[in-house]
Amino acid sequence: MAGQTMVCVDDFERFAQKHLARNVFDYYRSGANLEETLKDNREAFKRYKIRPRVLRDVSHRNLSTTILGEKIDFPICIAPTAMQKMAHPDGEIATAKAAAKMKTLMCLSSWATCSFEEVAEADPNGLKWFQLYIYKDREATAQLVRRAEKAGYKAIALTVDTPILGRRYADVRNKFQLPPHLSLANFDNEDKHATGVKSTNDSGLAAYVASLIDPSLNWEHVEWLKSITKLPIVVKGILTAEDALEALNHGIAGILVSNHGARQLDGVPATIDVLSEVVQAVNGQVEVYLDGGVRTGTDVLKAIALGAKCVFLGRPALWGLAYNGKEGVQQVLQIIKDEFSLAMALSGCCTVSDIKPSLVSRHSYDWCKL
Ligand SMILES: Cc1cc2nc3c(=O)[nH]c(=O)nc-3n(C[C@H](O)[C@H](O)[C@H](O)COP(=O)(O)O)c2cc1C
Ligand SMILES: CCCCCCC(=O)C(=O)O
Repeated sequence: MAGQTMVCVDDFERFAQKHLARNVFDYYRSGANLEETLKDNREAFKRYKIRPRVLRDVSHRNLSTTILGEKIDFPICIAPTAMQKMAHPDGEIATAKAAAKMKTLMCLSSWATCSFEEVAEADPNGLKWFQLYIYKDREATAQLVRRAEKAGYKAIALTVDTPILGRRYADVRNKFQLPPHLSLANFDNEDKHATGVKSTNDSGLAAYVASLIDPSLNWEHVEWLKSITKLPIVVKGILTAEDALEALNHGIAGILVSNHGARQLDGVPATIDVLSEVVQAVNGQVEVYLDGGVRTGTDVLKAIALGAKCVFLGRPALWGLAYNGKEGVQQVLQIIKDEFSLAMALSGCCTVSDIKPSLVSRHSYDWCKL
């Protein structure tokens, strides 16, 4: 770990590949099926070109913004990713501390290996959301929401793209299971919800999801969720204007354009390619965010220009965690923040609101190959 100069997010991924157990790295890295969408989440950013403005005096820049009314120092947040103690023994506590130190938001997964309360106590001033999966056991689900509220989480991100688990070949080949010394910490120790990701002849995740997660997930669940919490609800996993409008009809507070890091339905578009469609449909009524393939400051600039209020990082935080726990996550955030600041300067933007749609243009795939 120490001694290497880490320059960009890919350096952290290479480190993780070398140092994490194979089945853990594979689980974190993989996408669904042939990983067409996984590749495209990255490739698509290259199809957007920046149209920089010059002679704008960029000597002072302010990267800060707000998310659901809360101030953050820069528009880059941490997406929920499951089972972070496989990357580092401090797990989600380290990620939360890093996000708080950098004055940005972390979203905690339903499948965290540290509990709500531990994560909230790690840095009580840190801004946190809770990501929810709807379990067949409705009372167990409601209990998660109540604990998140009590522990001070500011919103619920309801993941809507996962009624059934996508097919991830590596996890099937590795017969993925959560190492036995770990459990899903938001459930009681002996509870099947805590310990269910175990060895089967297939992916242990797929078996867990099939037995415990509600595959009937639909808009009535959103209504039910609204009936049990006063927290704002963000729907995570919207890719079309139609579903964005449906979400507005159900009174949600925000939309996270996401294809789950390309881990669910292979063949869906890259998120950056559908962002404008969703932003136009929503027409400013609620905030729209994006995740999927964001690895550099120019990716952030492009997403903001196309209408995202903030972006979220999934795998990059895991690579930082694997590198050096809290410090590693902080380093990853700092690198992308600095790249974003540089991209703002070199494109003539001093504030986040200066980043307008006219700052990017989309080029065809053929053009990109030239
Ligand atoms: C290893 C891993 C675990 C994930 N776990 C969750 C999860 O528990 N809940 C969820 O809503 N999304 C989960 N996601 C999806 C992320 O929240 C996010 O949508 C995605 O990682 C963004 O893409 P990126 O990794 O390219 O940044 C997970 C993604 C990865 C890579
Ligand atoms: C209901 C699906 C649970 C998947 C949990 C982890 C995850 O989101 C991922 O691996 O991706």
